Amino acid sequence: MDPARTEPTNVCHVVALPYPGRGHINPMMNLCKLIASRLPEILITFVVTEEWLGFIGSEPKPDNIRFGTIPNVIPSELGRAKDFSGFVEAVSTKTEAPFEELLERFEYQVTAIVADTYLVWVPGFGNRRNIPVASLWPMSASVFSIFHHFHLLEKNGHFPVELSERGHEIVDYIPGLPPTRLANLPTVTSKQTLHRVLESLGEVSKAQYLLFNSVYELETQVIDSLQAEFPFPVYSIGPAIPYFQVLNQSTSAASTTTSLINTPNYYLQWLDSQPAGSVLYISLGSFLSVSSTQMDEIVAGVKNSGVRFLFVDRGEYLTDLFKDGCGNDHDQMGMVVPWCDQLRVLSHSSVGGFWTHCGFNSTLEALYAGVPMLTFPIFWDQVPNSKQIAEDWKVGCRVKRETGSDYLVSREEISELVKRFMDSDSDDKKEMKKRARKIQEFCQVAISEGGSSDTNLDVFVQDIISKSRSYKST
Ligand SMILES: O=c1ccn([C@@H]2O[C@H](COP(=O)(O)OP(=O)(O)O[C@H]3O[C@H](CO)[C@@H](O)[C@H](O)[C@H]3O)[C@@H](O)[C@H]2O)c(=O)[nH]1
Repeated sequence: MDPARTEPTNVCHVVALPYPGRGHINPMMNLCKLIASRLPEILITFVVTEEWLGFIGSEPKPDNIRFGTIPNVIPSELGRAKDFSGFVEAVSTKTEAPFEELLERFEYQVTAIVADTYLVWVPGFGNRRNIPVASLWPMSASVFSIFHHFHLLEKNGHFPVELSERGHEIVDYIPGLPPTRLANLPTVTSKQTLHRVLESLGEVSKAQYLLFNSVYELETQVIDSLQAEFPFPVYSIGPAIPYFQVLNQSTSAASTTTSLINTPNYYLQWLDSQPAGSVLYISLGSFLSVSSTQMDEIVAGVKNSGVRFLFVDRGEYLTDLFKDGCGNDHDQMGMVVPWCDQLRVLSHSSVGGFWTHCGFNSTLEALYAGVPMLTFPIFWDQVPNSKQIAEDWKVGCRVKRETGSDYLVSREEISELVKRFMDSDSDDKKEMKKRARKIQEFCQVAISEGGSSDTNLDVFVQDIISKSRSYKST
């Protein structure tokens, strides 16, 4: 059954197609929840692989969002970071056919597709099927602009370059972007991946909307300049983070038992018993890691600093790295968890800083929570995100003085930096905290009634509804 030829119905049926990675699935699901809450009669089919359904199938979601699955035609999420370019390649080439088969089985005609920009084939597919496509870019608008204008880097002899020699050179010709050192542009580790990403951005011109998981007030010039280039609406709708789920900032009552590990949300209870602003939250996102030598330095540096910490170890570093002076009891200086409810942690009053790899979701979550950041980018967009955090928004400082994965930051440097960064009496920290509150306000205003993201979402949703009505009248 060809959906383009299906009998029109008035069901507004949106299909969401995230790129299969936590940093992409989370903002897509949050966007869907925001749309669903504005339009209870909408039906959203959220399409993931069977493996990803296993990861997220039991997470709470409204009834009008349902899952659709395609078989596991791509490499497993577990170990994805080991062959990043192979993974990107498989997603680009192997997901269209099973999606097309799935589409044939849908009960309702598809009103619109919201797809991650990385899914290169979707805009062309939408055009062939006469289905409007909204391309969701889950990174910053600035990073979109850099890739969108990548030809300018080549034209100016700024790609490819040896960053160790020319990283200090300034790029001042990307529309909307403030002058930026070459070393602060996204790191490109694979030409094949770069090629795929540039190809995906090239396909955006075939879409009907471009959605940014960003806040207009944070990237005004770059968003305006992109809107001037595209003939269709460019909407910033961020931060698409689960702010609607963070109702209570602390747990109901701290446990009186000494061992918290078997208590639900035990880490929140531990946070409840820590002094305000005293805890450094440390997480490197959902799939990337640093070398074990670097991690040894981080662990030793943080412990030697004497600062309280909550560390997310997804399993690869082994928690016994922290075994002395750290555990799961109220009186311990630190706690190691395999995963946590990150936004809830960042919104907790005991958290005074975030050591982050600068994934864009983590960045947005920290901005929304008003938490200053210690930036430790690993690759790709995390490098320019770190620059925005430290230099443009001035809500954090860098751990690394130099870029490049080979550069090792020593335990002594880390210990000193962490101590200084977490000193709430220092002028630097006070200033950073003030700036963080200001940015937090921008984010909160953007999502509140009549704010930029709230208004953009309303307009986008109204447009989708009118498309489903126009199907009916044709
Ligand atoms: O214990 C944890 C750790 C992480 N998270 C969540 O996991 C997500 C991680 O996303 P992000 O911070 O963006 O990191 P990555 O998973 O590394 O994200 C990938 O996708 C992002 C968006 O495209 C890019 O900005 C990154 O560079 C890329 O690595 C966030 O929503 C976090 O809240 C948790 O909920 N609990």
